Amino acid sequence: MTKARTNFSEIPLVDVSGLRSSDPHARMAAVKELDRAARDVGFVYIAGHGIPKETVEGLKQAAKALFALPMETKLDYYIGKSTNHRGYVPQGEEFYGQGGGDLKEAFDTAMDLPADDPDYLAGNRMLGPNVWPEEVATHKAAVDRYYTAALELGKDLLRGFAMGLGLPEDTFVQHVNKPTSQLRLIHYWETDKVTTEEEQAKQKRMGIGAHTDYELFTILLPTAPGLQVLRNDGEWIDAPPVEGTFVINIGDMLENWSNGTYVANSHRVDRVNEERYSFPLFFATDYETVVAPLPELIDDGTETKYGPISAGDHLVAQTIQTFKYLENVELPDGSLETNQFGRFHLEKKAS
Ligand SMILES: O=C(O)CCC(=O)C(=O)O
Ligand SMILES: [Fe+2]
Repeated sequence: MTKARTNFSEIPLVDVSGLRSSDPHARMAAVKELDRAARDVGFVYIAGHGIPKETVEGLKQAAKALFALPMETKLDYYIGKSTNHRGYVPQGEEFYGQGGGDLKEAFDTAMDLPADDPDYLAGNRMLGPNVWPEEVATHKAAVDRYYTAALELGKDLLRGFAMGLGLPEDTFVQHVNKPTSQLRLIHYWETDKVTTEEEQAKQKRMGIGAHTDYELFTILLPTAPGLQVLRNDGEWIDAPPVEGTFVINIGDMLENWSNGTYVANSHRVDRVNEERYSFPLFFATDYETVVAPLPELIDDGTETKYGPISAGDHLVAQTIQTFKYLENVELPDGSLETNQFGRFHLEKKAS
């Protein structure tokens, strides 16, 4: 299988409305374009996604109101108080391979399971109820509505990726029943307004350091420029917001499942010169799904570079290695270190 990726100069844009069409030709046309972008770039803007503007605006407004709360209030919802990774992530909590931590604050939500969910009761680190800040009246409704819509969009995309890889359309989506998909609300400060005593050190830091995402793919909604994507030759390409679109990027699990046909591209957010919010929905499988390269995607006589991975344990392992509040928690058996996919993986193979 050819895995060569082009040295793209910009991120492609695909209208995915055809994925919901009853006309097989329209569907296949959208699949082909999506597949091409996933193979060549690992990043793609999607238009025609079907998520109403009000749903998007509702989420932005709720996030703005949330991050505008006093720090003391936000810390009432500190993620370290949750047993299933929900709540407020202050600046300095999360590290992507850089000294002082990312220049951002975030609020982590995911599928809002009931308090008697058996996985939650059994102590699963990723499954269970959300934390809802009471101070923002619209928060729960806005997050619920966006999460539900994005999850449906994600399933359409996942069927499309399966078809693009020449597989039955439900190959992947059958593993998405109680997924560990998180929706993060992120707030990046305008760098000039960073006025703590560590200011000097902070000026050298990133909004979010270079990484790949841990799940199948991410549906990202950004409000301002800052996102950059790594090209094969080591150049960083800007991926500014395009009105009415989402940015989709392939994650570790789809790289693995597709035997590297799709690549989890490394990305980062530089320091930003205007206030920025972004909302990644990390589209994942069920916790217990074991992901390994599909035999159909391994050429005869070649060996795969990827091993089987528990999708849920991978997410937990990566989270433990990047969140301060989890630093004394033991890693699941067989955990990978951070940055083992995408370009990081290609570089390892080459060396
Ligand atoms: O804020 C962004 O645009 C990207 C965020 C991101 O890469 C992440 O949270 O994984
Ligand atoms: Fe990311």
